[in-house]
Amino acid sequence: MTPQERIAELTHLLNFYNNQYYQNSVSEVDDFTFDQLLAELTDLEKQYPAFRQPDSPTVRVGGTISKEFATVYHRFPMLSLGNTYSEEDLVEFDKRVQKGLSGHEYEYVCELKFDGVALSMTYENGVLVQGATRGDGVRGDDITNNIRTIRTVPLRVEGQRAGGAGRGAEPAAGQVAIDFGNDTPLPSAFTPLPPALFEVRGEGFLPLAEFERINKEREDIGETLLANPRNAASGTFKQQDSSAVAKRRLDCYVYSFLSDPEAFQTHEESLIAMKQWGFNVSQTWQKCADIRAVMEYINEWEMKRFELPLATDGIVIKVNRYDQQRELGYTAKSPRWAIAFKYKALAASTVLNGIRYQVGRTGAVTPVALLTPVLLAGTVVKRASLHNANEIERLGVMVNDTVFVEKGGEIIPKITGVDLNRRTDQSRPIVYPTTCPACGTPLVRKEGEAHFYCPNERGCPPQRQARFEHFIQRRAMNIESLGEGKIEMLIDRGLVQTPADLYSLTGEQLLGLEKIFLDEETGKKRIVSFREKTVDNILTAIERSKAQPFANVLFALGIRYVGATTAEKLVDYFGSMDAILSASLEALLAVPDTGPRIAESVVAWFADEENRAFVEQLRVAGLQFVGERKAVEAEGDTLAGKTFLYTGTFTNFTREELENRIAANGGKLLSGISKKLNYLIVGENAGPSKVEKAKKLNVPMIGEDEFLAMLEV
Ligand SMILES: NC(=O)c1ccc[n+]([C@@H]2O[C@H](COP(=O)([O-])OP(=O)(O)OC[C@H]3O[C@@H](n4cnc5c(N)ncnc54)[C@H](O)[C@@H]3O)[C@@H](O)[C@H]2O)c1
Ligand SMILES: [Zn+2]
Repeated sequence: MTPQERIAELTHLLNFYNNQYYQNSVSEVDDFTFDQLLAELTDLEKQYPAFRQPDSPTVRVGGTISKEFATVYHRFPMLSLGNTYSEEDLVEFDKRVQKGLSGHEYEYVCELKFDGVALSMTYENGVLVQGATRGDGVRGDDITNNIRTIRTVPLRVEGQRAGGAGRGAEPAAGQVAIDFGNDTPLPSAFTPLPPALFEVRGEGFLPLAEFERINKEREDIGETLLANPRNAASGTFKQQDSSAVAKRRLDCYVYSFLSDPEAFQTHEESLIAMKQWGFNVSQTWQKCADIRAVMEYINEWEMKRFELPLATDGIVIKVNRYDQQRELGYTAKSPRWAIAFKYKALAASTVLNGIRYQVGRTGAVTPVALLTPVLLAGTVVKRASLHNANEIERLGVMVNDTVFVEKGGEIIPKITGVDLNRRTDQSRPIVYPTTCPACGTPLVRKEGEAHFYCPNERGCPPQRQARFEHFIQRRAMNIESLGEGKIEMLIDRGLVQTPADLYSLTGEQLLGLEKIFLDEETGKKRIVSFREKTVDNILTAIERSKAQPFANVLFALGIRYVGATTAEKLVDYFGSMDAILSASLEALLAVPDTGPRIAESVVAWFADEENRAFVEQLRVAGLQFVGERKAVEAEGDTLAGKTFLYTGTFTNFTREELENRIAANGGKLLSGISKKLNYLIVGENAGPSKVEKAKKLNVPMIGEDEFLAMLEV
């Protein structure tokens, strides 16, 4: 291949990776590979400048803007950072800085490089007025509403002097407050009040604990897992519905302050002031007198960074003084006064001793690699995830192979490759089971899915147990006192077949039950026994669970793809179990955010006779089968004597709000189309059969605007 061809090829490839990464939040290759290819292209372009393509990724910020959001122009361009993986390059960088500043003294500030999404927040008179993505560096997406959901981003900033933690300084939910003691006192030279117009930049991220929580939930309802926290954060910020964004508790560390004129003389001052004004500034930064101190910082954080509540992939080194930053200036793509040092992903090599196949609640079989214990990033690793059969094939890994394990942005390490030089004749191919490791039923693979499934939903022991665990969890029926081996015992003794049987348990049945569990790993024994107090607690919790809201009940049923949020939406829309269990595919598709996958799964679930019997048993037990409706306050009587029905979705209100407006204004809601119906309110994605029937019966059809106009009379 000629250099010209290689340049064209790399340009094309890297632009594709950039597009996947920034637009679709997908990493086609790992960052190290991407950075190596980019470095290769940069070198080639330097040697053959004439062959550089007009759309070269070496001179442009990787992202773009999207159609779904309004476009905003950045007051100050949002650039990328030069990066390197080598200490020699850092020394080179330092030499360039030294030369650029003609031998004057300078200092650096080092920060962790947070692995998330760059955000810009603009404040006017202390109020957050705009939040945006980096986009192509000049223009970004206006995601103000999504950024407003981040609890640590202050919506209003007031000048504060001492100790001003403000609400921004509190750690986010699930986040460990690690304070590395960087509360340098505020230099007295500058004003304690923020300027009338300023911009703060930071990294929006999904805390690791939150990432794990979401993935656990997704696994529970059979959703594919989020690949890593950075791509998950990126995907979340791109969502249109900010209430969905709010459910994923994103966080943001800020690292840059911009105003005209400048409010500070150094970067250090800005970090201290932002913290005092209530912004979430990670207290991991440090001022470094020279490049040697920078190297120490790098070494110090190589391991310690894994104690942080978020994924980091390196450190950022910045020249501290603003006037010196100005002097050094910018390239088209990045500042010359800063550089990112990236840690190579931490890897270790060890032997793969075997595979354990785990069966999840939805029957998905996942292979887990059993490893000879090895130390990685300060923890002993004995297991690694292998995801699915495709992944095993892709890696070409065999049992007894020496494999590389890496710890990236997730907590469970993964196998990234095989050390073929160390393969011996002991290596045996991995034979993926064709029958369920737990119950022996032949496994099936649905088209287009990576997982094999055990279809024996009711008889397969781990599936059955997981079904109970799903049912008793806090977000479902909240009978968690039944956890930790108790359910297992009840199933073993034949006391319960399905979770509905919990409601007929008696104290006599439970009292005195006992079982000894052996922990395979530690060899420790644990005795689980039902004493009087335990039995009391359990029976009370079961009784109390009957008051759990209907949305919890619907979620507890364990319908594939129906997570807690989807359950809430279905309940808001349909209001009752009876409405949902008889809902057609078409009706389900009209529910906001409900696609064919969810709708089909719901229909299929309720079509199953055993499931119906299960639901009826729960009904008899007295569980909540009707959604709570907020009491409606009367608004007027403009609709008095008129009857309504609606179909589809609306822009001005949810279906529940529409129903409330009808009731609040004296109207009456009918349950079907008949001659008695005065108006059919037609929204988007209206059910064609309803529209058809209304036409036949000559029922007037109105849009939501006409409906709103009726209220105004
Ligand atoms: N795997 C892939 O397919 C793929 C594709 C495209 C890009 N990438 C990765 O993304 C990188 C390019 O992204 P980039 O242009 O955003 O550059 P970058 O991520 O290397 O550096 C710039 C960004 O760092 C972030 N940052 C984190 N902590 C910071 C701090 N303390 N101070 C300042 N900034 C901080 C900011 O968001 C800033 O925009 C590539 O080098 C590659 O590693 C990967
Ligand atoms: Zn099975």
